[in-house]
Amino acid sequence: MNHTQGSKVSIIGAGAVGATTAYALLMRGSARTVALMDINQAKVDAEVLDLAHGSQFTSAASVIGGTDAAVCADSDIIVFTAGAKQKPGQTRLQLAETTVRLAQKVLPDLVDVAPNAIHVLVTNPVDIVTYAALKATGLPPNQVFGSGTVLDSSRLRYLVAQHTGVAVQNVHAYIAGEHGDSQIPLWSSATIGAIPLMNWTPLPGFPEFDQTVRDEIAHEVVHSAYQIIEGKGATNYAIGLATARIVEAVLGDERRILPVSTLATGFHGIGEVCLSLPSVVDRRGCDVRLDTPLSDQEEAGLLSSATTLRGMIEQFGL
Ligand SMILES: O=P(O)(O)OC[C@H]1O[C@](O)(COP(=O)(O)O)[C@@H](O)[C@@H]1O
Repeated sequence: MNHTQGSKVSIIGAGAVGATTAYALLMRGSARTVALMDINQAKVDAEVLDLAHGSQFTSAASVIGGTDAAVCADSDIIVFTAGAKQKPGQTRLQLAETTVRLAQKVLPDLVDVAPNAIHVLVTNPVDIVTYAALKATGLPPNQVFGSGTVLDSSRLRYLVAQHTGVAVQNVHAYIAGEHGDSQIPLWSSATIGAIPLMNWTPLPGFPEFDQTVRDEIAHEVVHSAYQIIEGKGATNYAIGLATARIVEAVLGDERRILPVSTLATGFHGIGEVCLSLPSVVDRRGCDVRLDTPLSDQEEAGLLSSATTLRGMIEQFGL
C-alpha cells in the first residue's frame, strides 16, 4: 500500500509557511488529504481554493479548510505553523510569548479531535514552542517534536555543496542545538560521500575548505533567515519543503535520520529542554536520538545552546 493512501495532514496556520507547506505536500504527493486551519476564514478559504484549483496537476489528494479544529479530525499528522503577528513596538521576546500562549490555547482542542496524531511544531521559537506543546498536550514525547534544525542543516549542506562543487545530496552534515543563534554545526562528523569533511581535498578549480570557510558558512547559515526576511518579509519555500520531508518520514515509517527538536531530559545535567540532534523519525514520531560523536568544542557549544534554551523556558514560566 502506498503510504499516502488514507493519510491526512493538517496544517495549523494558513500564513506563508502553512500555505507553502500545504503546496509542498500536494506537489510531492505526500498525503491524501491536506487540511488547513486558520482563525481568518477568508484567508483559509482563499488558500484552500487556490490549492484545490491546482489538483489537476498533482497526484490525487483533497484540500479542505476551516476555522474550527473539527477540520483536523482524525489527522495522522498535525503541523503547527501558526504564530502571533508582530505588533508595532513589540519585542521579539514579547512576540514569542504571545506565540507560545497561542499554541497552548489551540493544541488541546486538536488533541481532542485527533488523539493519535503526531505533532510537528514549526512556529518559532520552535524549540520553546515544542516544549510548550509537550506540556499543553500531555502527549508522550515521541508524539510531539519540532522541525528544529532540519532547515538549518539543509542550508549548511547547500553552502558546503556550493563551496566544494559536489551535489548537495552527497553532503551529510548536521546543525544541532537551538534553531536560532546558538546553533552548532557538527563539522567533526560531516562527510561528503564517505569522506570526512575535515579531510576534504578540494576538487580541481575549487578553493581550500578550511576553518575560515567553515566559519563563514556557519555564520551564513545562522544569518541567512534574517537576509531573506529583509528582502521578502518571511521565509517559506525551504521550510515548506523541509516540513514536507519530515511528514513523509513519519507517514512512510522511514526511520529517516533528521535533526528534529525533541525533549532531552537532564541533558548534561541541564534539565528539560527541546533541542535538535540527529534523530530517527518514523511512524511513532521520534524517540531515538543518535549518539553522534562530538568534538570538545561541539559538545561545549551544544551545552551552551541547551543552557540558552533552558533559560528561555524558565523565562516563559513553562
Ligand atoms: O553521498 P551518498 O552516500 O551517495 O548518499 C546520498 C544520499 O544521502 C542523502 O542525501 C541523505 O543524506 P543524510 O543521511 O545525510 O541525510 C539522500 O538524499 C541521498 O540519496
